[in-house]
Amino acid sequence: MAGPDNQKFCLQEVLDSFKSCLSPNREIYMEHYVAGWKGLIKLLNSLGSVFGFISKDAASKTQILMNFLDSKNGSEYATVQSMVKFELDNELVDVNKKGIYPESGCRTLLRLHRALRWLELFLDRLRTSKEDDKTSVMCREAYNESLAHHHPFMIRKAAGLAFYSLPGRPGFLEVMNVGSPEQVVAMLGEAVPLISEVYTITEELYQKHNLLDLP
Ligand SMILES: CCCCCCCC/C=C\CCCCCCCC(=O)N[C@@H](COP(=O)(O)O)[C@H](O)/C=C/CCCCCCCCCCCCC
Repeated sequence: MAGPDNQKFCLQEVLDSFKSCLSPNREIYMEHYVAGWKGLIKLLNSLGSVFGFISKDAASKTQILMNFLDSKNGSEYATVQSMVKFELDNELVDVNKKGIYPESGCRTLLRLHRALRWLELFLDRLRTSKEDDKTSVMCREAYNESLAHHHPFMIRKAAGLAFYSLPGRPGFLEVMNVGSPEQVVAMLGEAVPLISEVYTITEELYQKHNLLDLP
C-alpha cells in the first residue's frame, strides 16, 4: 500500500500546512512547517530523478527536524521560536564554525528557510506568468535571487541543469492537482502571502539572534 510519502502532490495540502503553521501570536509550529515541506518534496519527486539530489537534501533536512520533534526534548521543538530558545540557552548550536553540532535544529531549519524564499519568489512568478512563459526561467531567476547566494559553484551548476527539465507552465500547473489554470493561480494568490509571512517571521527571529549565517 502506498504510504503518505508516495501519494500524489496536492497544492491545497501544502497550503493547509503553511496555514496551520502560524499560531495567533505569530509562532511557527514545527510539525506543520515540516508537513509543508514534505508536501513540496512529493511534488519534486514527481518531477523526475533529475531532481533527486535536491529532493534527497530537502528530505534529509526535514527528517532531522522530525527526529528532534520525536526526541525526549520534542516539546522544546514545538515551535521555531521555542527551538531557537532551547538550542541557544543550552549551547546546542555551532555559531561560528562547524563543531560538535553540525546538524542542530537552528542550522537545519536555516537551510530550509532560505529555500522558502526561493519558493516564494518562484510561486509569485508562476502566479503572474503568461501562458507561454518558461517555468525553467522563473525557477532560475528565483534561485539566483535567493538560494544561489548560499551555494557553491558545483551545486549552482547542477541546479541550473536540473531546471531545464521542468515541465512547461501548463504541465506544471496540472501537477498541482487543483483544477483549471485559473484555479491554480487563485490558490497561488493565497499561498504566496502565507509563505511570505512564515518566511518574514523566521527571518526576523534569526536576525534578532544573529543566526542568519550559521555554518
Ligand atoms: C507549490 C508547488 C510549486 C513548487 C514546488 C517546488 C517543490 C520544491 C521542493 C523542494 C525545494 C527544494 C528545497 C531545497 C533545499 C535546499 C537546502 C540547501 O540549500 N541545501 C544545501 C546546503 O546544505 P548543507 O550542505 O549546508 O547541509 C545543499 O548543499 C544543497 C544540496 C542540493 C541542491 C539544492 C538546489 C536547490 C534548488 C532549488 C530549486 C528546486 C527546483 C524545484 C523545481 C520545482
